[in-house]
Amino acid sequence: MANVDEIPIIELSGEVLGLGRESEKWKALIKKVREAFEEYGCFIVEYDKIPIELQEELFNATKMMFDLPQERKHLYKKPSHRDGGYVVSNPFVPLYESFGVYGEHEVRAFEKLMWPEGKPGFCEVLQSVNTKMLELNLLILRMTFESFGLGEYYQSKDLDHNIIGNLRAMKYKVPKENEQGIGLHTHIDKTILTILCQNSVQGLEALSPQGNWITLNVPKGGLVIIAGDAIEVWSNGRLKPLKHKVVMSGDKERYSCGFFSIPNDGVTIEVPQDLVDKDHPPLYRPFVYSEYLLENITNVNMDALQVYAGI
Ligand SMILES: O=C(O)CCC(=O)C(=O)O
Ligand SMILES: [Fe+2]
Repeated sequence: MANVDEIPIIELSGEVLGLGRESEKWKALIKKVREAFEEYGCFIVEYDKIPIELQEELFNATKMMFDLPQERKHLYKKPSHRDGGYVVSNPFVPLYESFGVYGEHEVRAFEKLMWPEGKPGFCEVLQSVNTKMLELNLLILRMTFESFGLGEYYQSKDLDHNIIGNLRAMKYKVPKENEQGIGLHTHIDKTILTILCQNSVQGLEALSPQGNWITLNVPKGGLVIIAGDAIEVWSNGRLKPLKHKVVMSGDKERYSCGFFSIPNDGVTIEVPQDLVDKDHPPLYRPFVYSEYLLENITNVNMDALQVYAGI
């Protein structure tokens, strides 16, 4: 097991959003982001626009969701072909339980279904986190593209307006004495990027591209940024999606919340021409991401993308 301190921590203040693209600070930051993705497939950010207080409000809201009676939770069905709805623990992941809620409309519908009498403040917290997570996601994605000299490509595809995200709240029970601590098995995310926040209970483990399992020690308020498989296509294989899992130990429940970004329905993704030359042939054919998800959402094989769109 590698040293827990290895995963880089990058400080991002809201001020970064306004930095000039030619400023030394911006250039240094995008270099850090690129290097972290290359070496670890993930990194931690400290971001003042999603402060600890907002994260605490989020965890209070998600606790209320999980504390609902079981029959009520089951009323919340998967809303579309995408990941979502209420997922109850099962023999494959006995400690895990989650709610995936999409977009503004759905948060309101969710509140109505779970608390017909209303739950003051609930929607506002989820909306606020959703909006800020999307903003952070777009910032990091733009930094990643710019680190490859693809700032114009990012603009030309209008990615700021072609990406959506799903907020998922997760709870992991404490394993019983004779039970294994697996919270989530090793997987990669079928996302562009995943942003995770967690309560104080650690458990996330990452497999670095060099093949070392690293136990993350996320500082309070820190957000974990994980490369999903769309990043591999857009970087023509220079960046890899992170293999990761959750392992539970100790005697406290773990709560985490993830923002999972994907291209909008119908958007085609492709290898940028600037990353293709005779030493780097294109590794993927262009494809509509939502169609890939439609066919593969329940596919747990880690070569799903390769099989679907690999050349
Ligand atoms: O709970 C976590 O920290 C990780 C969750 C995760 O990897 C996932 O939902 O894809
Ligand atoms: Fe994941």
